[in-house]
Amino acid sequence: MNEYENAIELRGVNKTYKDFGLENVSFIVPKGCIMGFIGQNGAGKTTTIRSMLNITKINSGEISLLGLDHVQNEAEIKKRIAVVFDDLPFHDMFTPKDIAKILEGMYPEWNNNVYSDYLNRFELPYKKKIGKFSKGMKMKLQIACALSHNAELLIMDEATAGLDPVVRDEILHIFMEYLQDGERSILMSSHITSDLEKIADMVTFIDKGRILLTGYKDEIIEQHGIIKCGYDKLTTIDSDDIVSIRTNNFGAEVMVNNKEQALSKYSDCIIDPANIDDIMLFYVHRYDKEWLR
Ligand SMILES: Nc1ncnc2c1ncn2[C@@H]1O[C@H](COP(=O)(O)OP(=O)(O)OP(=O)(O)O)[C@@H](O)[C@H]1O
Repeated sequence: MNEYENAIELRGVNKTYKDFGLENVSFIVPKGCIMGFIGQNGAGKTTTIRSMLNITKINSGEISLLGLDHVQNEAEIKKRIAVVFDDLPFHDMFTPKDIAKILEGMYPEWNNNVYSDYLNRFELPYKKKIGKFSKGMKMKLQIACALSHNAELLIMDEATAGLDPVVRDEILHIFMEYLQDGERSILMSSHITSDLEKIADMVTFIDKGRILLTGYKDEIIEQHGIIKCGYDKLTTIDSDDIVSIRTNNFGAEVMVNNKEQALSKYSDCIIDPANIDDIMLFYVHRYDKEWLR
């Protein structure tokens, strides 16, 4: 098997639809990392994921998965990765048992023992038609399939969206277990930022087809802060230091992306920490920065 440093690499990816486009999308997922891929509805998460899998043909740019070109090595890549979309790609008449037979033929490393362990763990019946499964059961079944062929990379599009908080928590725990040897990697799109805040090592924010931020989660959180101040103070803050501003009756909240510097430059202001949700909201809405001009 080939050596590789990054499980996923996208460089300058462009894809144009009539009313939407991915513009110069670039980011990497180093081997061993969980990347949270965050964006609002319609931001371009699924289009990016479909492009990686060559389901959507890109107009330009480069994509490699497991160090291999995503078009030239598509067949090999697909044996070594697992993908979970938000709907089950099997006919309603099939049972988990039928699905195991199909996947056994597709994946060289399929393991029936691992699969039945996950079915037990998720309390999924082996012989019930999946048409009778709830949305959460279908999602758990997809995850069981994804984890049962020793995939080096899991790509998941809103995989935890249909699950209740208890099951979500259990699944996040299973993902962390799955990554323990440092040889496997996960890209997980979600708008449930609390899930990503819990488990992601890295985050990538996408909005309107463009990457706003990508990097290690802790560094991104550390770099950002929210200055709380009155309107009088607001005009003294350098516009270059500001990501965006949210105003209210009492004053303003100003997101800065160099908290360390802001702490010394605006030492008379309170600077609160920002979480992933705050960062996404301030970047996406770009609240009122024009207000200063
Ligand atoms: N085949 C297509 N033809 C034309 N436009 C498309 C096609 N597929 C997706 N789009 C458009 O691309 C945009 C981004 O959609 P995408 O599904 O990638 O967003 P998303 O971030 O995954 O959103 P969500 O969180 O709602 O799933 C949308 O405006 C959508 O209408």
